Amino acid sequence: MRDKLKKQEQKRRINIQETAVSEQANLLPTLVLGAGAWGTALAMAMARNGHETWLWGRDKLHCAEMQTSRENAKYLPGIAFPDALSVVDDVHKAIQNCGHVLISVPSKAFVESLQMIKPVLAARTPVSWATKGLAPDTGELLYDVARSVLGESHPLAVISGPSFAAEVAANLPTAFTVASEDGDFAKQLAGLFHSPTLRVYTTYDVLGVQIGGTVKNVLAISAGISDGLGYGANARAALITRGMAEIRRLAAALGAETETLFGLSGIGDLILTCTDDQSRNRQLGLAIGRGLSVDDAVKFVGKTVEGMHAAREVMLRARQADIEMPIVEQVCKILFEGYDPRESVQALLCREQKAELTPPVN
Ligand SMILES: NC(=O)C1=CN([C@@H]2O[C@H](COP(=O)(O)OP(=O)(O)OC[C@H]3O[C@@H](n4cnc5c(N)ncnc54)[C@H](OP(=O)(O)O)[C@@H]3O)[C@@H](O)[C@H]2O)C=CC1
Ligand SMILES: O=C(CO)COP(=O)(O)O
Repeated sequence: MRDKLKKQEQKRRINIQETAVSEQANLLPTLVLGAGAWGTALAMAMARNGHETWLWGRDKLHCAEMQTSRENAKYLPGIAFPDALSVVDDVHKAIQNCGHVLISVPSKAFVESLQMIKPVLAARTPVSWATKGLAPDTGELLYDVARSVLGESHPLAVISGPSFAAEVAANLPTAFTVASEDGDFAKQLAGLFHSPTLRVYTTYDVLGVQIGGTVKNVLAISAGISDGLGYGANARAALITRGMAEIRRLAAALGAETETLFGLSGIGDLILTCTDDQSRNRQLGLAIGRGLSVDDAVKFVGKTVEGMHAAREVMLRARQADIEMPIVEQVCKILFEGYDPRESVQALLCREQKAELTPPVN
């Protein structure tokens, strides 16, 4: 009985602390690290809701230009910053004084960003990120990377879902997901964005949300390649559907909730990125399918293409989990082993005949 009461008291204290963190997140400004397309669009969305938001970019000249023009002409030209958005130059001071840090840099710069904030970040300040990908080389999930760099005391959250930066910045209707093991923080963070044009859902399944957001970028490259080759709508639909089966297999092997994959951060983002030409991953695939070499296609797109980085790491995780991901495997062969895209499609089509569903065994 005493133990039970002690546990209840501990739980009550944790809840009080969490409420204090969450209130802090609401009252104090959010610092967004990464003044690219997505960091800026998310900063604008919070600031439009009246939440004081600080935006920091690594390029001093770019920041000075944004301060003067009150827009991010490099990534989101022609969309004026809301009043509650300021561009900051002293990142260390901003880290110390903010109520929440949101990281929005490419996955290759994720660890670097955590290492930058760690020495200055106040205890228990929540950290979220909108980066989609895995840690380079190791294939670790960014959540695990963040935990190992920052330790246990900071509430963490992942932002993901079908959301092109330009459309969010233009205030077009959008829905995405915030995932955190800390339910209070997930709610608070969702509340910073939620508006009549932006619906933000919460979940605890950080694993499923990260897997969906990572693998869909590799699959968008495959859909782009197929469309670039002129293979048509049937082939695209097949790639999306069988790609979804690959996401499900990896997610199940790593312990994610299947339900998550049918949500915004799973099928939602997969459809968006595989079908719309705003996707930089799809653009890369289109360029390759139309005949450019991988190097020339990368130069042609000239922007962040996360699937290019994630493909190898996803394959590594698939091998470790002993599961098949044939589409991801062919994308890797095209990107890194010089395979002809037509041969890769043939290799996919010539795989042994399979059942989509087998009857349950009684
Ligand atoms: N754009 C979108 O619609 C969406 C993007 N995402 C994800 O968000 C992440 C960021 O993408 P996005 O904003 O589009 O990319 P962009 O290419 O538009 O911007 C990347 C930003 O990160 C900065 N950056 C790059 N390397 C570093 C570094 N080492 N340290 C600090 N900053 C760095 C860049 O600075 P500089 O300008 O100086 O190069 C730039 O400001 C990606 O993981 C992407 O998948 C998720 C959902 C939607
Ligand atoms: O993740 C995105 C939309 O949800 C952006 O996709 P791209 O990185 O392919 O442009």
